[in-house]
Amino acid sequence: MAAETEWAPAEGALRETWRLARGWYGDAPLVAWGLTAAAVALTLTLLQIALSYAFSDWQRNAFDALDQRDAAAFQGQLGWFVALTGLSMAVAVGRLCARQVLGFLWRRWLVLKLQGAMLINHRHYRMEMGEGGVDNPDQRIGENTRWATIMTVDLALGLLHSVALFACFAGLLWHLSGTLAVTIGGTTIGVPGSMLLAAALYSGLGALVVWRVGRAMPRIHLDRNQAEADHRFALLRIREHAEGIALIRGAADEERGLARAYGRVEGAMLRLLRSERQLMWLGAGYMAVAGVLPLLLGAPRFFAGAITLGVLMQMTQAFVEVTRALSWFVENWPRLADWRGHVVRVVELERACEAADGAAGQPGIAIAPGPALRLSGLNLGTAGGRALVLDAEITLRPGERVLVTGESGSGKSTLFRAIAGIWPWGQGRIAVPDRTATLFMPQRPYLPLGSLHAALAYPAAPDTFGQADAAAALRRCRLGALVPQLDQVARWDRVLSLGEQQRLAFARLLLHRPRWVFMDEATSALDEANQAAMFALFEAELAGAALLSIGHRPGLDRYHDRVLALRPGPDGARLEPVAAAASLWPVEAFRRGGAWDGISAAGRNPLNVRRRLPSAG
Ligand SMILES: Nc1ncnc2c1ncn2[C@@H]1O[C@H](COP(=O)(O)OP(=O)(O)OP(=O)(O)O)[C@@H](O)[C@H]1O
Repeated sequence: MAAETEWAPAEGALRETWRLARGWYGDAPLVAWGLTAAAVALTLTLLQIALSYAFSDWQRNAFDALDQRDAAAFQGQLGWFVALTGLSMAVAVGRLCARQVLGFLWRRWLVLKLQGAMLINHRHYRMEMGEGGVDNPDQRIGENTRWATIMTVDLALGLLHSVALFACFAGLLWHLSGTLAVTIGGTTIGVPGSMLLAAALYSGLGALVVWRVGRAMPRIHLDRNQAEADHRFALLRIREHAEGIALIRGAADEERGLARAYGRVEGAMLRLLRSERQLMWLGAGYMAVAGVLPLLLGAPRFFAGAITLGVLMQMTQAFVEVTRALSWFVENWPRLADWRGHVVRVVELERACEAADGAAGQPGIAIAPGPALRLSGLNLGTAGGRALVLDAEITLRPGERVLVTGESGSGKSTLFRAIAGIWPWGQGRIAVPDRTATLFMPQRPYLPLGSLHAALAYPAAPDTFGQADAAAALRRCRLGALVPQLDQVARWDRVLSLGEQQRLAFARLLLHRPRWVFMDEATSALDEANQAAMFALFEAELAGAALLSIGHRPGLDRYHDRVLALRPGPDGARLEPVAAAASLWPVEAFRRGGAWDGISAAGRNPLNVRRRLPSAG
């Protein structure tokens, strides 16, 4: 459980809120400033002030009419009341409308901006992989933005309304207070505006007490937010890994994990509820006393005949309004605490997105366009600083096929990620060929939600490729049975076996026809015959495409011109050219040696395995 800390300086929260708002005011100044002006105008209109005054006068006249038992005058006041109420309702709805549109459009801008900021430069991936990422970005964008924007608008306009209310009633209360004669040590002095002074003192005292009692609330709201997001994430993980959990019979453990996650939500909620109850005691007593205090303070003047009942009631109403205006902080403290939690989480995400690009000025991996793939002096490490790959050098020319092997954990996939430009932790240079003619194939292909046709065309739009081409590509990759389902929408990542998904990725390759292909164990789930059929594509439709593949499966070398191996060392793995037999698993080397199935080394150059072995097809 996080330690309870006090409310950070308001100035910090305001600066963070301004950080969220300023981009919008810069990006869409007409809409943003226009709406703000409309909302402020409706909050502070002269009409609003005039209405409040009119209500105040109405109250005075109505009570005076009652006091004088003047039924006709009282009925006249009722007519006024209906008119004033109608006008007041129209102003309230107009103000709500401006506030809603302001919050709605600001939130839309913020959500779209954060989504873009998270996806640009592969930041979403780096934030997941590296250190310094933030928890649950989905909740921050999906939920925290809602409250960070709408509550900011509500609170800011509420504050403005309080300022207007104060401006409206402070003068009236000052005027109605008269001068209070106070005798101290035999000397009598006149205190003007005593009721206004009493309202200010009362409100100040209330704010101080509320702050003392509720100062842990912002921290609790932050904890609650995080605990709720973690609980939801735990539920989501169970959905995503339903099969793995079911197969290993992990339901009981998952249930305990969920109970623990919800326990943290409950813990934060209980602390919050306790604080809210304490504040409710205070709040209820505070407003009750605010309604009676002016009567008690004004009663001596009323009994002395210095003021009428109407004046006393008007003074009471003015006192309540001034107190309410000055009590904005007291009334809104729980919401302020909640609001700050949402703002902090959104700003944290914004900062993490920026930080994901890496510290400026740090030597990193320089990626530049080139006619071929060329790695020069490439060192790779983890985000935490552990060295993985040292001084890697590879040149992959057009049409060439190179296999990179190496023992598990030696850094092969990290090399693949660095070439793809998504792994920033390292130094050195990478010259990459035209990215638009390049396709990367990870072990588990990404299949988006949608139709099979859309999964095939991804990342291009589904209509980029015709139905006939998509069907032909499926058939070529031994997935003809799926052709009738091309338009079917399903969770294809769950419906298809991993081997089928890998063949789907090859069908995708056939549609996109890249000139540069990078694979990371992209055939690991295929049987020999299917693997051979997939690599045969590079002898037919994809002839001329360069291929850099990663894998340590026996027999892969026969589809490549050269084999490189990552050999682990104390400072990281080094990339070295190897003879074909040395790149294979012992059993395969044994087989290739001729002792097993009679396949003997046919070529002279031990590094050129593709020429030496017959291509599978
Ligand atoms: N985000 C990360 N944070 C910390 N360590 C990481 C991260 N990603 C990878 N590693 C570590 O880097 C090392 C190399 O990982 P990599 O996935 O590149 O290995 P590999 O050679 O592809 O292994 P395999 O053949 O088993 O797939 C591993 O020890 C792994 O634990």
